[in-house]
Amino acid sequence: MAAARVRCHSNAPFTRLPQSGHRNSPTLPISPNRVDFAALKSPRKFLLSIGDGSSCTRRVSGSCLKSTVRAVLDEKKTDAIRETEVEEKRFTCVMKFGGSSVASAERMKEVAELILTFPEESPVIVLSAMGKTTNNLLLAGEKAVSCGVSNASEIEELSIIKELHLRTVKELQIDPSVFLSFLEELEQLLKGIAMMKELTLRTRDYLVSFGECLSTRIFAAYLNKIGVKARQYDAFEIGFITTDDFTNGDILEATYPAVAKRLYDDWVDDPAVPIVTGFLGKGWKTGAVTTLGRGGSDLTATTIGKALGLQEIQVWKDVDGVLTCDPTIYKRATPVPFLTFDEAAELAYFGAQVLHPQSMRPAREGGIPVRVKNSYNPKAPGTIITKTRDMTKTVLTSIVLKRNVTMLDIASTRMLGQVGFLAKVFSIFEDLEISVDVVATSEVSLSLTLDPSKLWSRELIQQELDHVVEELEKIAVVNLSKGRAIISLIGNVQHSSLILERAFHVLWTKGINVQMISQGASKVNISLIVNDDEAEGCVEALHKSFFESGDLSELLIQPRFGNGSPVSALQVEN
Ligand SMILES: Nc1ncnc2c1ncn2[C@@H]1O[C@H](COP(=O)(O)OP(=O)(O)O)[C@@H](O)[C@H]1O
Ligand SMILES: N[C@@H](CC(=O)OP(=O)(O)O)C(=O)O
Repeated sequence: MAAARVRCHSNAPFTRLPQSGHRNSPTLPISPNRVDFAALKSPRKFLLSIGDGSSCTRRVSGSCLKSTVRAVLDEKKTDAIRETEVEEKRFTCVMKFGGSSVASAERMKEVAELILTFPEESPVIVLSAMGKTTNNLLLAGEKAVSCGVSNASEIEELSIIKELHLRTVKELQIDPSVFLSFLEELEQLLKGIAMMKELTLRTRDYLVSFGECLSTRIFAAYLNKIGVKARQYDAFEIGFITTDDFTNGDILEATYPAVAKRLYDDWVDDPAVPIVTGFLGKGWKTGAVTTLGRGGSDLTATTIGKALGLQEIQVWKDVDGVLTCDPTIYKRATPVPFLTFDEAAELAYFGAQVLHPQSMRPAREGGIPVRVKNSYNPKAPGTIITKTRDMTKTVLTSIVLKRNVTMLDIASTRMLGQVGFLAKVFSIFEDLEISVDVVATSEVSLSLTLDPSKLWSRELIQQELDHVVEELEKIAVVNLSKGRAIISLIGNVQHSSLILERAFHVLWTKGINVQMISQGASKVNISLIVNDDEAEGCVEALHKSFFESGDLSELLIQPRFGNGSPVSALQVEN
């Protein structure tokens, strides 16, 4: 028998088609009898090149390799065979692109180019819906409830969605047929909502899923068109299993092995860049489409990162990383180069829209760094989020604002020493499934804020609040104040005295009364409650003082009191 040759081979999907799937790398003469079959892992794929120039690809496990090579030799009646191992190139990273990154055909082209600038990477791509599509779908659904079946086709937001996607498909010059059927289905769904005159949370999730289902199909078709082999996936079809909490599904553990198996098996079978819908899952009991909460594509990306044990998770946004505050509140916000998972989670939970509140969990569990980058400005270094970082010189990292918060002051009707008072109060919140954000307690009274995102619609807010107060008044005197805001100071709480000293000086200078203060157990967050209408001014003043008036870390080695007291040196710009 003639010698077979093993050729080292890289099958990176970034190599543009029409490459036949392999490069002409040097060949090593080797007899099939001398292949170390035991060392081969199952299943692998080999390209068998026959001496006459033809070739065939077979997926074989290590143990079948020998017989497959022999069978090919017999079949082809040739003794000149070269066996090329298709190298198992593992996925290296996940890249998530948010709605603003894929808002138009132009943006999709730029994202494709951006992906191609990393030829050394084998990424899994996660996409959100295009631009404002999710909001438009929700608005369309709400209008459908009351517009009547005959008017459902005329809903303005439906026209906006159709127009955007059809224009994008046209500009990218891809076949529109598959998208047309999706848009028709969407119209049918809106008619169904109009007929039923109701939009349940389950239907709402199904409705918004059209956004990600469309964007990923369009982008995958475009990549294939430009010669980058890509495969579209609906997350709810590949193992993203969630609780059945529609609009706010929680990823279940079974997701990780299922997603890893599906993506990896397909890759081994036929390598192609996976393009996965962000934000979506499948309820484990109902089997219906669920969503992971607004901004949930970040969580899709970190879940895939953990499932595949990737080297890095990248989330591409429209800002130069996580910034010192929301740039829409104060435009002189600057990027924060390093964050810990704890800081990022706290920042997200307390309202920084830049990251989904739950998204850090899989990354932290998998110990996978998360990089936040700007798709409009890829050269900017962005923010890298890791388990630990050098905090010795860190005082404050970022200032976060959460608006529209309701505050409750609850004082026990009994005087001192009432055992179990706090437990009773919290059991009421548990029974009513209302989430509490910030708490400050004493033995017989407490103040707390309620998470506004848990109170879905206007009508429900009032009903739920009335119910809470009614229940609490059985054991306490309750004072409810609406229109509050939480300002969270994310940083190194080891230096809490310095942070508080400075923050209170700033707020005192502005004549602001802080209504409640709480230092989180996470050791990275101090929260202050102020009136909503004063909050933006507070963030701006705090930002100027903490980030624009010299290096705060220098104060860490100065004497705290006497002539050198940092307070005496503070300046607040108004
Ligand atoms: N601390 C912060 N740093 C950066 N961006 C922030 C911050 N707080 C709020 N944002 C807002 O988050 C937006 C980016 O998040 P998002 O819109 O969810 O991105 P995408 O849709 O691209 O995933 C920014 O445009 C910015 O307005
Ligand atoms: N499209 C969904 C999910 C998402 O993550 O979007 P984005 O990445 O644009 O925040 C939303 O608007 O909530």
